[in-house]
Amino acid sequence: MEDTFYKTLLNNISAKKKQLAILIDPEKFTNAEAAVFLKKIPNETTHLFVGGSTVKNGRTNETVQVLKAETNLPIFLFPGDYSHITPLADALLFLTLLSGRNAEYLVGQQIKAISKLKQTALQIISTGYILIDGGNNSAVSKVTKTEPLSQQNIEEIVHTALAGQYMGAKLIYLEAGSGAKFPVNGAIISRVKSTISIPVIVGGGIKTEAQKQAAYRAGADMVVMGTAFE
Ligand SMILES: CC(C)=CCC/C(C)=C/CC/C(C)=C/CC/C(C)=C/COP(=O)(O)OP(=O)(O)O
Ligand SMILES: O=P(O)(O)OC[C@@H](O)CO
Ligand SMILES: [Mg+2]
Repeated sequence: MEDTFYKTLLNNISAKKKQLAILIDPEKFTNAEAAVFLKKIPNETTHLFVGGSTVKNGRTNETVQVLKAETNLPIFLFPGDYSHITPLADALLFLTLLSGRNAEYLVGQQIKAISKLKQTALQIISTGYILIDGGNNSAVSKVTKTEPLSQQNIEEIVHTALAGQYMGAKLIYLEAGSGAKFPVNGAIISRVKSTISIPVIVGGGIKTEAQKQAAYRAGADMVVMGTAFE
């Protein structure tokens, strides 16, 4: 399978180019405003992520279709459920929720996704997804019926990330939850980054330029911002 989008991501890291993904939640996105939306996101945006925990039938497909007509930015699916998969995107973050112990989100959803993937050319990127406490009850926690890891327990987070790498993940995503009160702290990001050898994505509760820069300085290879642009 082709993996040009993953290779570009690695090349950007080698070139010390920090990456910024803007998350678009189809539930909060108005099709008619796509062009306006794309004008107000930062110039340094490298990726669009499309996803949400509770997106209804067909909305993801429609959103990707509208965005594709307006931009050449790569579109990565960031699905809360296998039913969100659409062939119109470029790549799929093939998530497994490593912080939880709900088998449905560790492996069940992934198996259900396969019949849909057979009909697509999506580039599949195995992603160890780690939900970390961001100070409020996240939609991911509600939907998956799992608890986030505490920011106090850095060792558990680091071990979870390395286990993900050893299990074959190509990316680790440290997630504080959309709209988190506080993002994943820099100490966690830097410990994870210095322990693993795959790229680190950080998202959840990053609203300001200062918070974004702090995540990069700590070692995030890619920052995800959603709520700040909704
Ligand atoms: C089919 C595959 C490979 C994966 C889908 C199933 C899995 C394992 C999902 C992981 C857990 C999950 C529910 C992730 C959702 C991630 C996401 C898109 C979060 C965006 O934020 P929202 O959860 O929409 O928050 P708001 O409700 O605040 O908008
Ligand atoms: O909406 P925000 O808080 O920016 O979070 C982005 C993303 O990491 C959520 O899954
Ligand atoms: Mg959302």
